[in-house]
Amino acid sequence: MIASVIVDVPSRQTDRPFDYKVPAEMRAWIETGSRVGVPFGGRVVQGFVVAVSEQTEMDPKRLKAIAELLDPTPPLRADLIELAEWISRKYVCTWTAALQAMIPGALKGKAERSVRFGAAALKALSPESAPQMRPTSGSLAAAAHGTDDASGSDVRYGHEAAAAEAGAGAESRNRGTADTYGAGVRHEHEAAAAKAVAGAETAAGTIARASDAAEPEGTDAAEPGLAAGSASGAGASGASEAGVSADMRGAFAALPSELVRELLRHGSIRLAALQERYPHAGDAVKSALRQGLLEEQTAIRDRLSVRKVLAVYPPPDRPAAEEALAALPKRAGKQREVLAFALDLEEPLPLQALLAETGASAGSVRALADKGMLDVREIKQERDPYAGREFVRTEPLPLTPGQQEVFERVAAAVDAESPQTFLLHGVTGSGKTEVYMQSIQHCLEQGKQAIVLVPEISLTPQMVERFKGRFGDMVAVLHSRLSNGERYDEWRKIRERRVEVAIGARSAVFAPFERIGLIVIDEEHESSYKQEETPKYHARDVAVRRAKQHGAVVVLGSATPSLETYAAAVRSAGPDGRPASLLPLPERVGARPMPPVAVVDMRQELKGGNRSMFSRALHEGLAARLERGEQSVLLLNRRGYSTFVMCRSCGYTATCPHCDITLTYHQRTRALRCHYCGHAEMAPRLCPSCGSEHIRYFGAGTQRVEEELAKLFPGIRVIRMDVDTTTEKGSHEKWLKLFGERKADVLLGTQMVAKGLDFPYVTLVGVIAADTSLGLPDFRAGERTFQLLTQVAGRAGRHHLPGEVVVQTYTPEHYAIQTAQQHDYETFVQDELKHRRMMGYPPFCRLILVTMSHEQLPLLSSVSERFAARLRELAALSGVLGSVQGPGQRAMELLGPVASPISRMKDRYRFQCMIKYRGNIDASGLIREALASFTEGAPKGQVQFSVDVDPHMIL
Ligand SMILES: Nc1ncnc2c1ncn2[C@@H]1O[C@H](COP(=O)(O)OP(=O)(O)OP(=O)(O)O)[C@@H](O)[C@H]1O
Ligand SMILES: [Zn+2]
Ligand SMILES: [Zn+2]
Repeated sequence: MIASVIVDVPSRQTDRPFDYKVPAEMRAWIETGSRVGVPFGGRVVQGFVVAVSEQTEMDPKRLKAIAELLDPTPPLRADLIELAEWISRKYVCTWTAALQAMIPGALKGKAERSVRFGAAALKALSPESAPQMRPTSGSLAAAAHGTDDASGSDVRYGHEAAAAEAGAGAESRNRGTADTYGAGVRHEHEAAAAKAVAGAETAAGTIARASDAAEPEGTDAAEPGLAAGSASGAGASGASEAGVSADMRGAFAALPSELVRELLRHGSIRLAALQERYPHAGDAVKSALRQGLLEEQTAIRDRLSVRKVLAVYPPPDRPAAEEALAALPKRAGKQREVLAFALDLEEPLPLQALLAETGASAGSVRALADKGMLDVREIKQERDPYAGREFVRTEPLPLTPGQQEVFERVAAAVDAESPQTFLLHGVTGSGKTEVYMQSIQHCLEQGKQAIVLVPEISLTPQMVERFKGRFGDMVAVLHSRLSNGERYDEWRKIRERRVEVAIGARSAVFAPFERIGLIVIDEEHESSYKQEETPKYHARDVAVRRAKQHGAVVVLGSATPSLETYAAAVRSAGPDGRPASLLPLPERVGARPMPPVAVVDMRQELKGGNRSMFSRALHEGLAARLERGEQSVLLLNRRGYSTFVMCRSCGYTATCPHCDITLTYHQRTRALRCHYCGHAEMAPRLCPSCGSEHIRYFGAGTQRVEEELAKLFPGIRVIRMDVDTTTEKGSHEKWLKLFGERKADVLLGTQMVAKGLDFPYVTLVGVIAADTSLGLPDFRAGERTFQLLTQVAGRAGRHHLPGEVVVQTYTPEHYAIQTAQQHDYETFVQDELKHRRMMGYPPFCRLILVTMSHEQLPLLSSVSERFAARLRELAALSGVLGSVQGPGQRAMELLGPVASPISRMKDRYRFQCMIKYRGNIDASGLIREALASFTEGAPKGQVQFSVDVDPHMIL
């Protein structure tokens, strides 16, 4: 059997499957998706099996064998392996980069060095073992010896496996899998291993006692059955003391006995742990290594183990324990209580829980354990980040007619099992979440699983609460603030089918479910769905692809869909001419009105003598809320903060004459630059439009707003949510809970206060400065501003109390602000589309950004010119080179190379090319082809290329 493996070496040159032999005893275990350790370039590296077959194009004799299997159950599934390949093609990254993005951090193995008993030592442990103990495969000895071409299943635990097998009388097949796994396999042989260890410990003494006459080369190294004689328990006395030299004996005596015991029990110990726990044993270990008593090995280790906690076990010997209890002196009251409690235990109880129940101190437990009356050991424990949290159970609400229609269409599509993507375009407060939940319910009833993606889940605790409330333990939550271990536990719940719903940020799209029926992407327009690091995928596009694999439905929900999504949905005209995939929810639940939006021109405020950051309207609004005991949300839009120049008198901002993009201010050179085409000019001292001196960087911090509020409204209770106040884990939840309990009058914050909040007493929403996001050097600036204003406005008046919104701006005439004021998405889209068509931006074409970097400017400049020329040449050969705004269905053009907006980073200069294309063109493929001639055989210190397909940030 041959396995094709993608090795975890992130380079384009090795970005293809390599074939390996599958050792006989691994055959039943290896499948597509298995994680293995393989010899590669003189090391053992981690890899994923992407295919298995009986054939190879290589010379089978020259193939190396897989060194180890890392998980009893493959962490990935065949569909994810295929999806990773698709990602690597579309986003021009390596296959391994895509695979790595799919597994939790805890599984990202690192090659690690560890030590264990060497072959000679093992021989000494089981010399001339009984022939009936011979393992069937004959390979375990080789595995135990860790030879490079070992066909053993598990190099690390070879010794343990051998011992265990021998202990079990060679009757049970076991894998000797890493004990870092909670899975059942290790379980099976644990008992056997324990038996073996007991025997081996006795046998270990024989090394120490071994006579000087010992001959290390006495027996054939490959002779199987090592450890068998001794480990079987009966063997200790029968063990011959041959095979041990005096040096080895000395080396053994020098090892700390704790370490010996640990090695016998676990097979090996990581170098890092060894150094930490036995800091003084360095010389002893080194000499043991020299003597061959110990040997080093390289293996892939998982970054973390299943969390272990101390637990109290029911007393193994009940009558003895009862006797001991009776014998305990009266004054040892707490000890008596603990022991009595332990006698009632059916299963191990975490120590913490026992202490909490009995009120005893750890000292009392310790005293009992020391006397041998209590058994305290480590057990594996699952971390549940939501443990101890009560979620109010909710029942499905009767749907409004609008919701019902949407639900029925989604449910029918789920039943049809043919992949389909819907855009659920529902205004804020229209009850989208309820529709998601009932659609998921339907999906579960069909025996299928569902994934819910939310932007930055830690920012949307209310969403998690609602799903936990409806689906309880059926939900796994995967968010960025979980520790590696917590996320791993949640992920295992999915892998092991203990949950049916996964809710999380973008990477939850890779939740390893078997049968997906529905993928919901809430607030689909959010830019956090685009990953900014390699692989630079967009979760929306990946979701659509994954749904195709599963015959599943994708529901993209938003009050302000991205233009790309909206344009695609509108194009999908059904038989009646209505867009087939557009599901509108144009009204709020209960026909509550959208809140009126007042747009305040801050230029007028300045003219009128108001230099405060609050307009009179906002000031009055806040005062009225305080009086009535209602609440306000204040948004300080900090995106693009202080990077652009604006005139406070007339609202002028500097834009590029060629690109219609706001110019970015570079403090060092005092220049204004265009990120797209490289245009540069000096920053003006006076406003070119009105001559005013009030031209300056834009922005104010939340802290300043908070101070100002305290000054204007003494005693006002403000909750400030920004990066400074929310770094602590769980802090969002804490602030929002306080606000929900009406313990504050104002919730002040950055973007994070705009999303998904549903508080009945919020009746005023204020936007301190709407323009900051308009000033971004980004063709999506208008779209982002419209989205943000609409979202935050949607927080007001969602329940019985009517709401009101005040938007402060220096450019009230901007169409994004005008249309947001009217809650008029349609008009905004028409205006924005006109603009995009004129400038040649998405959705009229697609973009790919190629960034190149190097320490030397001249080299970078010439390489990037050559790259651009090569790509143009390839485009011309395919007959697609031309302006995307010109005639014809297919066109591809290339802008640049120009210096990147951040022109130097970590001492490397950066250049970029912007590729625009339209029509059915494999642009990613052309770029990959162009790149091939630059990376192959390039010398060290080569120019680095980074490709961003459908970029969201042009930096
Ligand atoms: N069918 C229904 N009957 C009664 N109340 C409902 C119904 N559907 C939703 N609601 C309530 O209406 C409010 C708004 O609904 P929800 O939060 O689901 O809207 P949304 O469209 O997801 O909002 P947003 O996009 O603004 O976050 C919630 O308090 C919700 O409980
Ligand atoms: Zn001006
Ligand atoms: Zn420009």
